[in-house]
Amino acid sequence: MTSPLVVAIDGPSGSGKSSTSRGVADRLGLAYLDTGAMYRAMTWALLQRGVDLDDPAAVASAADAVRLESGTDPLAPTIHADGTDVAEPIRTDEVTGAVSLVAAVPHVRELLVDLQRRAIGEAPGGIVVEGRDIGSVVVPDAPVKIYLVADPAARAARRAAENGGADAAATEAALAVRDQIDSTRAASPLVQAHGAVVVDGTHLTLDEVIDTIVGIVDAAS
Ligand SMILES: Nc1ncnc2c1ncn2[C@@H]1O[C@H](COP(=O)(O)OP(=O)(O)O)[C@@H](O)[C@H]1O
Ligand SMILES: Nc1ccn([C@H]2C[C@H](O)[C@@H](COP(=O)(O)OP(=O)(O)O)O2)c(=O)n1
Repeated sequence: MTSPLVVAIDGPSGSGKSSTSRGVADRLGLAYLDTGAMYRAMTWALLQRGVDLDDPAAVASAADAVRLESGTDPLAPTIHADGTDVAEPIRTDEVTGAVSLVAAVPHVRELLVDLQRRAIGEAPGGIVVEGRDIGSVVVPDAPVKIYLVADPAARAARRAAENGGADAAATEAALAVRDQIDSTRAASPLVQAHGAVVVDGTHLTLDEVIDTIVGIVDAAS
């Protein structure tokens, strides 16, 4: 591989993309970009501005003024919106419940895909990028594409544990709603990209998933 290595990791919510991507980037000495955090940060900024998120035209016009910055160190990734560190507020239920609406607006996706491609261009040593449309839209020619999945019950149990033991059944129902919106929207729905390798992490530990993906990257190099 001559051009900088890009590893695209897509998959549904809670499949392990963030933890796995950080681990793979750390092991391989690559940068790391969490595109879900960018959609969340955009959602946070629009909520701060009081924009009606049910109005796609209002979302599209307000989005132009939002300034997002992503730090790509896999051991200490950062996300700022309009100069504010939003790493914590983007994980609230309010943002989580609203982000799919914002991510469905084509102009928001244009803005963020442009920022994502710029971040990839600024990582000459290579980068792991995770999201929903990385292998299908953002970097369709990425030399390594992974579609990371896990059973809905496993994903919900992990998310519930992460949220201090939240109710697993309610978490699974909320994940199902978000999966449905993310995979059926018109603009860049979640799909298994052409050429992506499916990795099912349901019965694997995090380290085993990282090992599997590092093995796929090594085989492609
Ligand atoms: N293979 C795995 N086994 C057990 N827990 C995992 C595994 N992969 C991820 N997790 C845990 O599941 C939760 C969700 O993972 P995360 O990486 O945030 O998923 P995503 O980015 O796909 O939403 C985290 O608490 C993470 O530590
Ligand atoms: N490239 C991306 C990344 C995320 N999104 C959407 C899909 C999700 O509903 C939100 C938040 O993504 P995020 O990866 O943070 O979600 P989870 O941590 O998996 O719950 O953004 C997207 O549409 N395209």
